[in-house]
Amino acid sequence: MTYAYLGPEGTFTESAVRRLAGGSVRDAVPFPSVPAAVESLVSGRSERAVVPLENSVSGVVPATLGELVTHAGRIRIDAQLSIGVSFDLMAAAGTELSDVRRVVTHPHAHGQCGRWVRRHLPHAELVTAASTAEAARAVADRTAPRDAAIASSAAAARYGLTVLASDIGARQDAMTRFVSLRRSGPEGPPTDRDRTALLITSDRSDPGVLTGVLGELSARQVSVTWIQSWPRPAEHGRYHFLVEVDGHITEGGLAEAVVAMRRGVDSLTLLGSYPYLVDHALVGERTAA
Ligand SMILES: O=C(O)C(=O)C[C@]1(C(=O)O)C=C[C@@H](O)C=C1
Repeated sequence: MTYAYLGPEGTFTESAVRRLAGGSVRDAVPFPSVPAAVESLVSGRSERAVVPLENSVSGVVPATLGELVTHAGRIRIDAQLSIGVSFDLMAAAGTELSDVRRVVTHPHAHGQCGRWVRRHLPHAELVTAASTAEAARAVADRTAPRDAAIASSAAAARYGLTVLASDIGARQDAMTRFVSLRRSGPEGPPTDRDRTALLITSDRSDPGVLTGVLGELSARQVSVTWIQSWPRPAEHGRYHFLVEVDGHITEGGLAEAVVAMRRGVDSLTLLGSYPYLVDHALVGERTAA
């Protein structure tokens, strides 16, 4: 199986690829952004794209939501994996904590480590990078003695940086959900832990369209696990809704609800029925061990 993922090597996304693929990664190719990884999938150069969807502290990853909306109908989620994330502060050998003037990382990692940085490096400039590993790579390349990156311990090892402080995130139980995407085609068979994602678009302005649609789910005992909205650029004030529910699309209650929901909206696109997997091992601790 060939995988495209948010790189470079050493991102949390790369850990997700390894865990999702087990031993079967033939080729895992890092890309500099979520859209670039998804483009590789859509154009047929990769069989899967693995990208972050949501962090339990910093929230949704907008780039991934945007790609799901843009490519709805062409791509499907084929697995979702939640993994524990743990962040270290790292710099070139010889840099002391008191030397650090700039802290570089992904916006979600800034969100999770902000309290620690404000307390220990209150005057540091905060610089964003496309991923945590990209921050580590940039700090290693520049060898600027006053720069530090926030990334996983795996990234510190990969880019030869020294860890100045470990596990600096606000919550030790922080988790990020990643999605594995494939091109559209028949859904895999049900497992005992499936979720289904639907994209709903409606131009009807009568009140209660969304409530009505969700009512079809609750009437059949289908639990909603996640709802997101995404603006429609050509229609100000109107939105797509991504609704994720428990269960597989072939299961009685959900299959019936979807038929009923279609009647109430202009378009309902299946974004996938997929196993939802949770791995509580902290990436940083695991790779350090
Ligand atoms: O930068 C990485 O290492 C990523 O895999 C991306 C990402 C994210 O998008 O939230 C994943 C987990 C962490 O919360 C920080 C960054």
